[in-house]
Amino acid sequence: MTKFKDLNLSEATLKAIDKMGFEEATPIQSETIPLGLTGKDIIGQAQTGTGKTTAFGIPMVEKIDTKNDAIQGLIIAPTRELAIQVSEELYRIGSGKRARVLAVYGGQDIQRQIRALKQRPHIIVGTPGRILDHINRRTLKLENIQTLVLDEADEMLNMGFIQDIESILSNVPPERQTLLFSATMPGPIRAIAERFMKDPEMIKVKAKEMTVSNIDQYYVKVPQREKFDVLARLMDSHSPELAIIFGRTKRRVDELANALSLRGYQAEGIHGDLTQAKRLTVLNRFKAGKIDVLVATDVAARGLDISGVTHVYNYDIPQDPESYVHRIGRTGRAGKEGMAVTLVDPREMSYLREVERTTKKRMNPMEAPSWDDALSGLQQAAVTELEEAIAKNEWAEYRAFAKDMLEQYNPEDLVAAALKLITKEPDRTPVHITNEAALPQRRDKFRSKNSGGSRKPSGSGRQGGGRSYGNRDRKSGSSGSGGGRRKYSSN
Ligand SMILES: Nc1ncnc2c1ncn2[C@@H]1O[C@H](COP(=O)(O)OP(=O)(O)OP(=O)(O)O)[C@@H](O)[C@H]1O
Ligand SMILES: [Mg+2]
Repeated sequence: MTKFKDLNLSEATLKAIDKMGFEEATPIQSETIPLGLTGKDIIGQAQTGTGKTTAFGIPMVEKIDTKNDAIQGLIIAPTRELAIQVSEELYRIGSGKRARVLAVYGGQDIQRQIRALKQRPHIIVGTPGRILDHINRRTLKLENIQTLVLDEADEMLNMGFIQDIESILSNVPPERQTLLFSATMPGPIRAIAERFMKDPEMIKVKAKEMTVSNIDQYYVKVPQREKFDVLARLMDSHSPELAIIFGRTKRRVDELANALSLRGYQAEGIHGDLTQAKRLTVLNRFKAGKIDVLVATDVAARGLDISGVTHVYNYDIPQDPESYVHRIGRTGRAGKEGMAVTLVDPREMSYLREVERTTKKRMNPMEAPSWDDALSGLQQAAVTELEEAIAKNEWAEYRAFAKDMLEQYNPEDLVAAALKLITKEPDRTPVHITNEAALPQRRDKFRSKNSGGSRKPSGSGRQGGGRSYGNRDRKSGSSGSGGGRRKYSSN
């Protein structure tokens, strides 16, 4: 294991890393940082939650000259939430050197961003649409960029984004260093990536499987009309601390969030049709534990780092294996344990097998829990709650009542009644979830070996990516981001 202090970093950066609480570098960090410091272009691939942000963040920050007021580093990320998160991490890494970092993303007041851009940031983290918007307004000058990062590079070079990325790249000096990172890098996308780079080095952290081993992966075979009850019973029997449920479409997400609330779960939905303010509020409420279930489209699948997410449920199997990898990677981060459960319609089993082929990891079949299983999960949760309350030792004022009651009743009856009161018993309130058509049968023989999905990346395309249900940054730019590129984006 490499210590950060053995990586030849400046005192200022070492101090910042120390403040972040990191001691040892993760494998992607110990491989990327020394090479990144030499100025080489890098394609970095490592599993979800293994610290890729710091891996590209340190070389970028180390190269910033804080005496120079020009923007020297640019990081592009596919979603607004991710841009904010990455900017916060860069701010922390750069705090020792006092590097100024600014996030620019759609849905936020552009005048406010223009004023912030005048404060001479050194590093910009943004979404493609809004970056382009600023370039076109000449409020963002990129001629002094030395380091450029595409976080979630495969997603950004996928059709639907490639033109925006190309336009941004044409405004950045060709001598720059380019760093591309993702947990997934399908071969054809990597080929596109290399067009934008100079003799890039591929750093792929060796791992047998594409997903991290500390996520237990299961699937439940269940027909669509039974999915919701099965989901509810799964959650009841697992008692997740924080759970993310992924749905295929925006309508699905709205319906699931409503249905879960009806049944008494603290759940809210997030997708691209919500205002930016609402998206951030929901996410912050989830991070703070004010809601414990986040229902999301793929807009929340990539890069988001929320501690305490113990469970990920795929209400529907994702269409691409890559999407699966990123979704379940919202749990099991930074060495923590996690559980991922995918509900799969029997007609869509071929997609599950394709996911397994890509990740090189088999999912374990799981039986749908019964109502009894759900009840015992909830009872266990009540016992835990009671135990935690005992440990808290804040019940002195209740003691006199306890004593009285113990004189009147048998202790077992007493505790059982109290537990029944605390237990949130399985709720069967009827709910409505619209049926959605099953995915088309896979036609494996027509597909290229590495693409891992039905999309065909190409440098030319306005013709729509044939996937992707979440909204990325479509609303952010008034220019340079024409609508209608994504087949399902109106869902
Ligand atoms: N060296 C380290 N030691 C301990 N924790 C770390 C270290 N580096 C990063 N982390 C923490 O690990 C978590 C995951 O990091 P990060 O979000 O960069 O992962 P990632 O590889 O980019 O994942 P994804 O593919 O999902 O984007 C973060 O909470 C981060 O603070
Ligand atoms: Mg990341």
